[in-house]
Amino acid sequence: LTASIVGCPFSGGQPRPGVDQGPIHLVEAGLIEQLSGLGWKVQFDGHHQFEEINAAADPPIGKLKNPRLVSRVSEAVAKAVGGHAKKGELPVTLGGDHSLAMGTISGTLEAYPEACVVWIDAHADINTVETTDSGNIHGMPVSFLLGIGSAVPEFSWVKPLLKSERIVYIGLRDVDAGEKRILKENNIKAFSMHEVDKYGIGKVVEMALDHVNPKRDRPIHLSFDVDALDPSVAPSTGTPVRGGLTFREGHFICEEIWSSGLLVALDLMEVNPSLADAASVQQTVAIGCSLVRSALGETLL
Ligand SMILES: N[C@@H](CC/C=C/[B-](O)(O)O)C(=O)O
Ligand SMILES: [Mn+2]
Ligand SMILES: [Mn+2]
Ligand SMILES: [Mn+2]
Repeated sequence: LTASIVGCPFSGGQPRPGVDQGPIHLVEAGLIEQLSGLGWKVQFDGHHQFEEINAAADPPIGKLKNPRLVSRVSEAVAKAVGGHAKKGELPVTLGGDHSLAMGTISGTLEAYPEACVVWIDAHADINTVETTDSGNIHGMPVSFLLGIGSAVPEFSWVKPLLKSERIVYIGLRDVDAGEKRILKENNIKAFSMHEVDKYGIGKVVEMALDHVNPKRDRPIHLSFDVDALDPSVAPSTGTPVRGGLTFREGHFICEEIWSSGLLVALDLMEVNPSLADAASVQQTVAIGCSLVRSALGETLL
């Protein structure tokens, strides 16, 4: 089994510097050796180099910030992830901000048209051109993947390959008004922290998979935004929100998805190693590595 590390030093989907350093810190913390230790053949041909576009050449489109840069980077990521997936490798994309998921999930769906998406996040990341307040495209990737909201020519490469019944959320607790409307209108299944409290993480993961993968016969793309975890657990991230998943709840999701035997692609996003003191950064990077290991088969016994 080959895991292909897709290191994406990219921060253009959001305003806080540093998240582009996430992949470097995860690899430097020994992630590759850790995965080899689990028996994986690990491919890593260096972090992607995304050349900048100077601001003058990339003015906002409506509210959208860095649109041409975000589009071009995600398109490159789609090709990389799709290429690895088509060769039967398991792409492990290290972010970088969550706008990259426009690329990773496009790549996965090219290779596995029947794949479903399990999105772990405090946020729904489903704002459209019409509903976004911030214009930060890391809050929008799911709308592009679904093909909802008015089209933006610069993003015409993104095909609406994702169906709303093939995505499920766990961990939501900071969803914009417009996003709440979109989730309802599109009947998108979402397990917020309320449901996690009410049913427990075990039942929530079971219900989530029952929704998107009832016969457990569909490939799974797991897109994990570390801000789904409580800030006390993963402090060094750009949009922290209190009342998140515990260390164990986060790991349980990864362990359970692995044990389904259906994982075909993983994103570990929004580790920003520049937002906290050294100990908190180290803690966040370490949990990032730990979640990847759990998603790739590390067990407690
Ligand atoms: N909903 C907010 C926050 C977006 C958060 C994105 B993240 O989940 O990728 O961190 C926005 O649209 O700006
Ligand atoms: Mn490869
Ligand atoms: Mn996100
Ligand atoms: Mn988030």
